[in-house]
Amino acid sequence: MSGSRQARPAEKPVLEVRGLSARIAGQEVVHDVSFEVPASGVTAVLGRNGVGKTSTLRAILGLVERSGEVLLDGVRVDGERTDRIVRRGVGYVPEDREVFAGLTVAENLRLAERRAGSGGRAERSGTTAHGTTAERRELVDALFPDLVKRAGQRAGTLSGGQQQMVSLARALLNENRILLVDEPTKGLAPRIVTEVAETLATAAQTVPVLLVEQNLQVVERLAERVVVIDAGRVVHTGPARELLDDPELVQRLLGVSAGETEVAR
Ligand SMILES: Nc1ncnc2c1ncn2[C@@H]1O[C@H](COP(=O)(O)OP(=O)(O)OP(=O)(O)O)[C@@H](O)[C@H]1O
Repeated sequence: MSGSRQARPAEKPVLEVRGLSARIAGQEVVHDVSFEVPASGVTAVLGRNGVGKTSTLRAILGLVERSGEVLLDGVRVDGERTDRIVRRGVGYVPEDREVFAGLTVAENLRLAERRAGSGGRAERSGTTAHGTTAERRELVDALFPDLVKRAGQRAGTLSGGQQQMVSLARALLNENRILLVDEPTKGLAPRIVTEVAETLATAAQTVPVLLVEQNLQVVERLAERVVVIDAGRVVHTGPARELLDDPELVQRLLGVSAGETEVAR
């Protein structure tokens, strides 16, 4: 078919981060970080505990004090407020899931939908590169049948894995140019980790994902590319395969020995 991946114009990165630094409580925790996220697939951000992965995502969103450049589809957004960046199509699934515990699953999802017309150009026309609002809802229902069944259940009574699904579903209900997903498998049982990874793999076919992930099996399943951070700096970027096939490099960059699959959380 003419619409194959190769036929697309040369992929421009959806997100470019150039010389990004972030400060928290007066201390610089991300130093001069630069990397690109291609317009398809999953790019994983890896690194030991506390090296600045979450802060990098938060700096991209303008949630922490930052300097440097962030470009979305080639347009600088680092001077913009977080709400504006989000409306341009940067979806965020934070580490702590942030569901509204007292609301039902259906209410959580309804609240998350950015109103058509309040968003970017494509959103105003009602149809986007990732479908209409109705098509996105259909995708979410297909991806999360368990949430459809539990529509009336209060989100606070869901398991960790189910709450993660609510959080992902909320992000997928909106038109996004990119999803920033922070440690979606943290604290989940192995079987649920696999389930979340499979769901993300399907979601990533519709939207590029920048994923912070400590489980290297999940990285192997999902990511084409990796960005490794150490002490707030990028120390390695490249194909995921290249890193994962090199136990010595994995040990040196992530402190993970042969046979282990988790970077220290
Ligand atoms: N609210 C805060 N107040 C003070 N220091 C903070 C705060 N949030 C993060 N930091 C510090 O910033 C640094 C980077 O933290 P960050 O959470 O970005 O790392 P991380 O790589 O995502 O870690 P983890 O893998 O443990 O989630 C750490 O040294 C952390 O202690």
